[in-house]
Amino acid sequence: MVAVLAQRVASSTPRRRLQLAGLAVLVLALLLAFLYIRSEAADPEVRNDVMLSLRELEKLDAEWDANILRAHIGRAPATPQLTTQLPRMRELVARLGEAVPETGSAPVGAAYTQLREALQRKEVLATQFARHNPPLREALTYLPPAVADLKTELGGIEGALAPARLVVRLDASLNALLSEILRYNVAPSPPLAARIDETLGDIAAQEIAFSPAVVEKMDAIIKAARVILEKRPLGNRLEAQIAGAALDTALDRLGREFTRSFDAALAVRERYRGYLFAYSAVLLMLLAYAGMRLRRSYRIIGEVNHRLQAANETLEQRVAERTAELETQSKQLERLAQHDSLTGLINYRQLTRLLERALARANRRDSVVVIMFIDLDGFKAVNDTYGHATGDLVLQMVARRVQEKLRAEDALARLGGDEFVIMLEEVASREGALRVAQLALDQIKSVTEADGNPVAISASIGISSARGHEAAARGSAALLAEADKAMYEAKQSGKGVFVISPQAQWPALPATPEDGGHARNPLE
Ligand SMILES: Nc1nc2c(ncn2[C@@H]2O[C@H](COP(=O)(O)OP(=O)(O)OP(=O)(O)O)[C@@H](O)[C@H]2O)c(=O)[nH]1
Repeated sequence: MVAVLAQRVASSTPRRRLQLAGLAVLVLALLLAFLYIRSEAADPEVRNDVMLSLRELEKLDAEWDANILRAHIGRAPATPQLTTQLPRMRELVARLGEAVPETGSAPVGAAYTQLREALQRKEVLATQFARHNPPLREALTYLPPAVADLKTELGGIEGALAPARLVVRLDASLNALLSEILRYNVAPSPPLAARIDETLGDIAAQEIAFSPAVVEKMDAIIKAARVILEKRPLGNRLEAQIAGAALDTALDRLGREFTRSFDAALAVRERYRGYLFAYSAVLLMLLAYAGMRLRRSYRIIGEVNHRLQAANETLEQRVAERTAELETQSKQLERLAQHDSLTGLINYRQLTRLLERALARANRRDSVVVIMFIDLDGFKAVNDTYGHATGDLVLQMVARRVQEKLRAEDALARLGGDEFVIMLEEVASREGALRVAQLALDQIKSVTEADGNPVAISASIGISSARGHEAAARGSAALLAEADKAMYEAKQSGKGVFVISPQAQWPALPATPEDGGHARNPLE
């Protein structure tokens, strides 16, 4: 079951997993709260309060019974205390009633109902008893001294005046009455009542023999005895009913039920405390497990981060290396795109680009740009005689030697084969430019040996030039075509010379003698 649950959790989405975790925490918290509440159970103060109330009720009930007993035997005060305990008893019973729902026990509820009903019953009976008891008490307290008093009187002058036989008989009747009344008071019964009635009749029959004062006393005694005769049975009945109300029994029962309920609640509380302890231990283990998992996760995350960082650094390094490589390759490609691989000179494409810029500058500054188209003479023979490699070497030597004689801002390009182009900017004079052409011729002719082989080459050079806005208007292609055409004429005229294009333009002012017409040319 747990394995299936764990599998389901593992295969669920992170959001679902979060929901399940929240639900689990909620269930655990609810269970904890439930166990905590059950382990609290009843408040011990309630138990103490109940027990104190019960003890006080028992005490008050005993006092009440004692007062009833005192009233029964005629020892009670003139106003007997037969209902004085009631207000406090009602209060205590009400307080017990408040504790009943807290126990949640049906037997406690039933015992409490029984107590309340017993108290009500006893209250009604005690009230009747209180109303009924005073004349009885009065008769009971009156009779014995009255009989004694009469007997004393009979022993005196009254006894001497009356016939002795009657005096003795009255004395005996009085003795019998007192004895019978006392017995009747304890245990009234119809035969005893009949006998007392007889005795009273006997006493009354003797009244004629005595003085009016004695007769009055005899009447009073007879009246008191009759009150006792009449009231005693009802009083005893009421007392029996009061005892039958069984308030003490109800109190006992309620005390037992309360104790049983509290003990049961205590046992439940102890049981749930045990559960709570065990559950807390399980929770602690869960927490420890979760903590371990969390620590493990953090460690794994740390390791992954570390590896990622290392991989990132490696990647960055590789990217940097690759970028540098690409930059180098790109520069090489750019160089290849702009340069001739054999001689290292710029190629046709780069030449035209530089020429366009030079023409634009010439337009702005009204300066002169010169193009010299060079085609080697006799180069094919080198190739044919010594091979292509030697021809290459010758081309490289030509390039280097001519380049050495040019200014940094001048350009030398190889167009392909044995064709080269010189571009001069800011040319100050025609003569200066021609001297550059002558120098180039001389440099080329100076290549007389290559790879240990004798070489005889020269060059035909066609020269074109343009000035100012005219230069920009004609453009690079026209300038190159004019120079090419002039070179062709140089070839036609016998090679080894330079020819100036008829369209060539030169600086407006003649060059000063100091600068020789090509003031900024290092070749001068
Ligand atoms: N070694 C070498 N030879 C090349 C290269 N490019 C072209 N050539 C050769 O250069 C020669 C050029 O021919 P030409 O200009 O007719 O030869 P030339 O002897 O100078 O003749 P003219 O120009 O008429 O004076 C050809 O034989 C091409 O094969 C190269 O890169 N290296």
